[in-house]
Amino acid sequence: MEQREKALLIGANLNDNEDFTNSMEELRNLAEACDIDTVSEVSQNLSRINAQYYLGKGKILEISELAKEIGVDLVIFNDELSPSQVRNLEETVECRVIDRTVLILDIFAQRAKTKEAQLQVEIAKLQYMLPRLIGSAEALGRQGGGAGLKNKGSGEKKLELDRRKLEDRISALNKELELLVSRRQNQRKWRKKNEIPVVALVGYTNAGKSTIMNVMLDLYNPNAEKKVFEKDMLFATLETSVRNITLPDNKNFLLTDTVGFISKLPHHLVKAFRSTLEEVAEADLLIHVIDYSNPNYKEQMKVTQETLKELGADQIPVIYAFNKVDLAKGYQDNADMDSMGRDGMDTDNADGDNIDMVNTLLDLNRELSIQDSVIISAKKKIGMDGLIAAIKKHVFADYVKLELRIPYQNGNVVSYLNDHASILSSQYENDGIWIVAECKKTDYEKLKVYEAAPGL
Ligand SMILES: Nc1nc2c(ncn2[C@@H]2O[C@H](COP(=O)(O)OP(=O)(O)OP(=O)(O)O)[C@@H](O)[C@H]2O)c(=O)[nH]1
Ligand SMILES: [Mg+2]
Repeated sequence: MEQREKALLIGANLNDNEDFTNSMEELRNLAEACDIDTVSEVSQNLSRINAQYYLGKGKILEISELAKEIGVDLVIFNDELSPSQVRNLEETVECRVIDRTVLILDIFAQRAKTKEAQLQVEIAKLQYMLPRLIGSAEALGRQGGGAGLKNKGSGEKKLELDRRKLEDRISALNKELELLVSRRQNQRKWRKKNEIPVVALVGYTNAGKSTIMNVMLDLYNPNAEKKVFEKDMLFATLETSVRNITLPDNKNFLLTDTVGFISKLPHHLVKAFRSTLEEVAEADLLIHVIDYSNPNYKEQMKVTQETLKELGADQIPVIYAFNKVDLAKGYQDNADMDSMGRDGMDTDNADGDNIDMVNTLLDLNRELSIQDSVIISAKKKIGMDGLIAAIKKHVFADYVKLELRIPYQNGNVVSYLNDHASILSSQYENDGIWIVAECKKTDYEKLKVYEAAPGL
C-alpha cells in the first residue's frame, strides 16, 4: 500500500468563532479524503488574519519546530492563503504548505467523472495557480539576471511565458467547456418548452441529496432510470443528474441532484461550476436538504443559503428537508415510524406518535424563520410522503381540473391525456368518453375545445 502523507493542521480562530472546532474537524475530513493523515493540530485565537504569516510570526516559528519534531510531510492551513503567505510560510516552516482550497480542488479533481466536471475542476485549478506563479518567479529572478536590472531577467521572461501558457490553456479549456454547456442548455430549453417543473436538491455536502433522489426513483420509477451515486464522503456528487419522476396520479416533474456545498467553498470553484449549478438557479423549486443529525446543521444551512445567493438562486421557493432524523438526538425508532418507512406509506401526522415530530417541526420553523419544512430519513424512507406532498403543493398548484367529452375517433387525445394529465375518472357514453382530469394550464389551453362542462 502507498504510504500516506502526514500533515499538521493549522487554524486561526477569529473572534472566538463558535464554528471553529467544526471547521477544523471538516479540514481533517478533507485531508482524509485526500489520503492525508492528520498528526497534530495547532490553532491561535486572533482578531484578524496576519497578512504575512496567517498566524503571528512567533506562532509560526513554534509550528516550524513542531513540524520538524514530529516529522510531517506538509502543513495545511484552514483558509485560502495568499501567494505571498504561502511563500513566507514555506520559507519559515521549511516544508510544503497548502491550504483548504487546494484540498477541495484535489478532491474535486479525484472525483470528477464527466468531461464537464473534469474541465471545470481543471479550470479552477489553473486559475488558482495563476497568481501563485509569482513565488517561483522571484526564485527564478534571483537565479537569472538579478534584481534591479533594466532588462528582464531570464527568470522573469520564463515567468511571463509560463503565465501566458497557463492563460492560453485556461481559455482553450473554457472554449471546450462552453461547447458542452451549450448542449446541456439546449436540453434545458426543451424542458422549459415542455413546461415540466424542475425541482432541485441542494444542500451541504453529505446531507443526503443523492439518497433522496434514489429513494424517489425507487418509489416512483423503480426500473426505468439509473440510480445516482451516494456515499458517506465529502463531495460524492460532482455532476448534475436529472431524472424524471412520475407520481402515481400521472403528474411528473424533473428532479435534479447537484454538487454539495461546503463552508469556504473556493470562489474559483463556484465560478467554474457555475454552468453546472445554473440548473439550480433555473429550478422552479429547491429542496434544501439538511443533515439534521449534525450538531452543526444550522451553520451548514447558512453556508448553503449564502452559496445559493451567490448563484442567484435565492428567490426560488424552498422546502427544507431535515434529513437523517433516524440519527438525530432524541429520535426513537418506534414501531409505527418503522413500518411507515418500509412501505413509504406514512400519512401526514396521522397518529399520536408523530406529535413530537410535528412540535419539533413547528419549533424549527419558528426558530429558523422558515415555512415549508419536513422531517425525514431518506435512508429509512421515513416521511417521504410528506416531502412529496410538499413538492406537489408547490409545483402543481396551478393545475386545472376539467371535464372533457372526447369523441371516440379522437383516440390520440385520450392517449395524450394518459401521458400528460392525471385522470380522476372516465366513463364510456354514447357520444364519447367522459373524462374528469387535472392538467397543466398549458395543456388546458390545448384541451379546452373538448370541455364538456366549462368552469367545473
Ligand atoms: N442514517 C442515515 N444516513 C443517511 C440518510 N440519508 C443519507 N444518509 C447517508 O449519508 C451519506 C451521504 O449521502 P449522500 O446522499 O451521498 O449525500 P449527498 O448530499 O448527495 O452528498 P454530496 O454528493 O457529497 O454532496 C450516505 O452514506 C447515506 O447513506 C438518513 O436519512 N439516515
Ligand atoms: Mg450526492
